[in-house]
Amino acid sequence: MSKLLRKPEKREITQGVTLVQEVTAENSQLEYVEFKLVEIAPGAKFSELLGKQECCIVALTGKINVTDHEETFKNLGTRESVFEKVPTDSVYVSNDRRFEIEAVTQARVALCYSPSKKQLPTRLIKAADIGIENRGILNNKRTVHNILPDSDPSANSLLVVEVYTESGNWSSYPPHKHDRDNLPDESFLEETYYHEMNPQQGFVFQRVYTDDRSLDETMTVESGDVVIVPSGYHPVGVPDGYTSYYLNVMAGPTRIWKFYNDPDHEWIVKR
Ligand SMILES: O=C[C@H](O)[C@@H](O)[C@H](O)CC(=O)O
Repeated sequence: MSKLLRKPEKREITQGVTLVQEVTAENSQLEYVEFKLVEIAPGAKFSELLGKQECCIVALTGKINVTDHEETFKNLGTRESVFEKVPTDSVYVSNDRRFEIEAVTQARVALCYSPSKKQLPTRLIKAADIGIENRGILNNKRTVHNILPDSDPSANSLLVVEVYTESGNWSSYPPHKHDRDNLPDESFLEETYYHEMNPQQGFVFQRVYTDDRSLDETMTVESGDVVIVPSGYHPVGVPDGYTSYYLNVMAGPTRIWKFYNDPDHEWIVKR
């Protein structure tokens, strides 16, 4: 199995808190992006003290309370399934801060991390304020919820978006990459994809490949999987009948999302 593909591994870390996915600098080749997916039972709590990292806490499903021990945000979350396709609430917490998440209902929470040295204010990112973007034409249409885009100055290095791709469509397509620190033409951003499918038994194909094909992995990705994108183009194809969801975490030396399309497939956008 590709080293870029992480299957879910459920492990109870404290009472009522199950760690499902954990991508760290220690267990991956990433240097900027880290990611956790936790499932929290009603009344259970997950707390963490951040070092020189910032974190975007995304209430994927269910209701949660979040505090940084100065401010408390209650009943965050807008959906029981990501496939309700409505934006959800998130909380940005900066470096050297502590936070605690308490599940009000059974909750699935994404924790998105990246480097941060200059402590910024904790911020509630309300579902109602999330920008929704319809991208693509023909069979590469997708809908993007911009949770923490580079246009939002709330974070130091972190970028977070969620993407819906319908039956028979492609996203992150035409294939693009952002693996060179070469602004204004391209930014260097590592990336993770947390995937879910509807119906749940579905799968998508995701390819991660470089121009010289020194990296060229094509993966069958299922619900709950994480794909790690250290470099290269990273398109996703969705089979007929299924809807794809993924949450992207991106970070690098400069907090700008400037991608570069594979020249072989640039013609796709010119139809
Ligand atoms: O680089 C960003 C990620 O690949 C996705 O967020 C992608 O941009 C989504 C899309 O445009 O299809």
